[in-house]
Amino acid sequence: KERGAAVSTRQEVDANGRPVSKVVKKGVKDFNFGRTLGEGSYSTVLAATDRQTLREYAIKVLDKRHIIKEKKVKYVNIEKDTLNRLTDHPGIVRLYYTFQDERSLYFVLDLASGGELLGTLKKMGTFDEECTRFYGAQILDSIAYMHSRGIIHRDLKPENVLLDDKMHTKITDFGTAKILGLNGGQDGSRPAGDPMDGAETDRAVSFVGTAEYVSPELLTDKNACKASDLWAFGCIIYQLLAGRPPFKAANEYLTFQKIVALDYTFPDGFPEVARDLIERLLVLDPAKRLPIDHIKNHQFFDGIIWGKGLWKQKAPRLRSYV
Ligand SMILES: C[C@@H](Nc1nc2c(c3cc(-c4cn[nH]c4)ccc13)C(=O)N=C/C2=C\CC1CC1)C(C)(C)C
Repeated sequence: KERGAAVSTRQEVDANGRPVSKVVKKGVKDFNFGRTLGEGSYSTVLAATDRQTLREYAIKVLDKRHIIKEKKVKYVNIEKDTLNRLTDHPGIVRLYYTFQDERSLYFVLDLASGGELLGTLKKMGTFDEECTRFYGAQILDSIAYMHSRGIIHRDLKPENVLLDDKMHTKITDFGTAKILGLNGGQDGSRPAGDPMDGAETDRAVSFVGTAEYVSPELLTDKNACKASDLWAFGCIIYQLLAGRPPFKAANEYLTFQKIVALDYTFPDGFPEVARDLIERLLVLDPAKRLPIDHIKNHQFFDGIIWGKGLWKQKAPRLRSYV
């Protein structure tokens, strides 16, 4: 995708009459808005077509008054800063640029026309090992990229993993991400790859992710760290193969109790190799969770070509685990 694909240039002449092309940011009137793709807590994501280039985008629309009233300006800025740091990976939804009018803010983003992975999983019931291996590898590759850019997602779940037109994954929804090295977060003072990198030191953490995927450290001592994303990753791999998340109870409180007690079981027939990997990720102590490089080398991912090759290959035909 050429850089700045969604901005236009206008030919003008400068003071000396020399022709100059002026970069003009697009606005609402440059797009045909289509259907609603998803509703966030403070935003709506719509499909939109650039009227000049006919390219399709997803545009996230945020109501300014609502954001200010609900004191969510910080989250909007974190999402924008995060997306602006994560522009160079096929597995992350890309933000092209933003504009605003008197009422709203607009984020012009990649359209992931395959929708949410959760929707596909619900249709399939479960994924077989080959599909789980492929989608798990793409999600892990994207987590590795995020962490290398000092970003902790903190709310990874199948709803936030989108699928594009090639059925490849695109991670989204960074409003609750943590940017390391800013406002008291660890500024990489820990050795590279340290899973505890980003552990907030006794800061009042107001955010907790989605109950089923929240890590125990976030519940007990409010510490989110890079390894928290790997806990969520373990929950996602389990859910792809089992058709349900490992920790699910009648309400959030009971779900939290199961998490901190590591109270989960594998269904009969659950694949042994996947079970071994998940048991090394769903570990209460974040420092003892398998770090990303060891996960990549785990037998479950035997046969995966890590790196660019992973994103060039055809997605496997979706099959259920029976
Ligand atoms: C998880 C998210 N849902 C969604 N967020 C995005 C979509 C998206 C697309 C479909 C879809 C496409 N075809 N059929 C369904 C369904 C849900 C989507 C997209 O294409 N591009 C960027 C998105 C989000 C960008 C955001 C980081 C700023 C919530 C529910 C929060 C709105």
